[in-house]
Amino acid sequence: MTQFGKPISLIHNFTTKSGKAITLGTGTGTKWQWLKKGRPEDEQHTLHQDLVDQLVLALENGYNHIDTAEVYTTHPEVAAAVKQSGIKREDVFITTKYNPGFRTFVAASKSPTEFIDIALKELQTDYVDLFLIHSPFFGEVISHGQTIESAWKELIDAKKSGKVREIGVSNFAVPHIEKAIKVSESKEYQPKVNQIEFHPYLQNQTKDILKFAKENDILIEAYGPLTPLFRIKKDGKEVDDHPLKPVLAKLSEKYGKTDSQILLRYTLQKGILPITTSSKVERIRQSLDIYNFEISKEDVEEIESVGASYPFRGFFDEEFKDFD
Ligand SMILES: NC(=O)C1=CN([C@@H]2O[C@H](COP(=O)(O)OP(=O)(O)OC[C@H]3O[C@@H](n4cnc5c(N)ncnc54)[C@H](OP(=O)(O)O)[C@@H]3O)[C@@H](O)[C@H]2O)C=CC1
Ligand SMILES: O=C1Nc2ccccc2C1=O
Repeated sequence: MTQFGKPISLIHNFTTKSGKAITLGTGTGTKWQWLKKGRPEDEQHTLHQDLVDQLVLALENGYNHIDTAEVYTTHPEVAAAVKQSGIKREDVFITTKYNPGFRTFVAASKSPTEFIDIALKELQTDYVDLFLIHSPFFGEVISHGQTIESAWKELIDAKKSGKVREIGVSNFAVPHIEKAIKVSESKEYQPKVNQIEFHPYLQNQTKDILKFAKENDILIEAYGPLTPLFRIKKDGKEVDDHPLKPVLAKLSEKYGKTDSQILLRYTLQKGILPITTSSKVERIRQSLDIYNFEISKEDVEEIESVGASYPFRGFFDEEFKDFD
């Protein structure tokens, strides 16, 4: 199957330690992080069994890529799920993220170096596959005076030590990535991934970010890829009649796929790796069943032009207010 001539499997060359190409990622943030934080203090450290079960379901149904983060407090669930699934650690790709400290979140570890040691213990492993800085929004106090440059140097050290296999960033705009690149001693130590919000209603989280990523061999991972299906709000109110709805309905019918499969396949065809999640086995299976069809160039163009007519940002709207 091709992406207009290029095999879709070649949009990235990330593999598990055992050498298997990684699938879409399954997330442990969004609703899970709030559920955990909403618990009484004495229960906050007990496992969220629903999440463990959901991750096991995802692993059993073909996912080999799990996304977690310091702020989600979901490392223990990830560890339990990998163990319970019986799948070997080296066959699973685990991403975690250092919290630089910003409005919505709990205090960060003192430094990425301190964080990675805590993460390895909580994840019950001696390496993570991908280590990201969660955002460029460093709260001076919360993140103990760290900057993009100081944090990036520590990610480089973590890679050199073998505690992490690859390093990257999340929610970074071009000027932020340039700061990390500036303190990278060689291409090997530059950001390899930028995980950002991406869907037809937000085709560039920040100015020129897709173009820059392509030029610098940075894989874009998309969080919120299904946003048009359920997250659209205007003036604080949920909106159900946005312009992509009829387009997705038409394309679902044409390709014999669900609207979520159309959105995930569209994301892949843009050369972007989706991070998605579902608690429902049918949806988990459907989300991986997107390699046996191709959305035509004209239909991709329609998704994009209709999407661009209705800009919507689901995450970090405050922080990105001053960006164009
Ligand atoms: N780096 C960052 O700053 C961020 C990272 N993330 C990461 O990305 C992960 C995924 O993000 P998220 O926004 O949840 O991803 P998605 O856009 O894929 O949304 C997932 C949600 O969609 C629902 N869903 C799945 N299929 C359908 C369908 N066919 N119709 C309607 N709803 C559907 C699921 O509900 P159900 O269970 O009912 O199927 C689930 O709640 C997070 O868990 C986190 O790991 C997320 C946000 C920010
Ligand atoms: O998973 C996430 N859900 C979020 C909601 C708001 C800001 C960041 C995030 C995440 O990383």
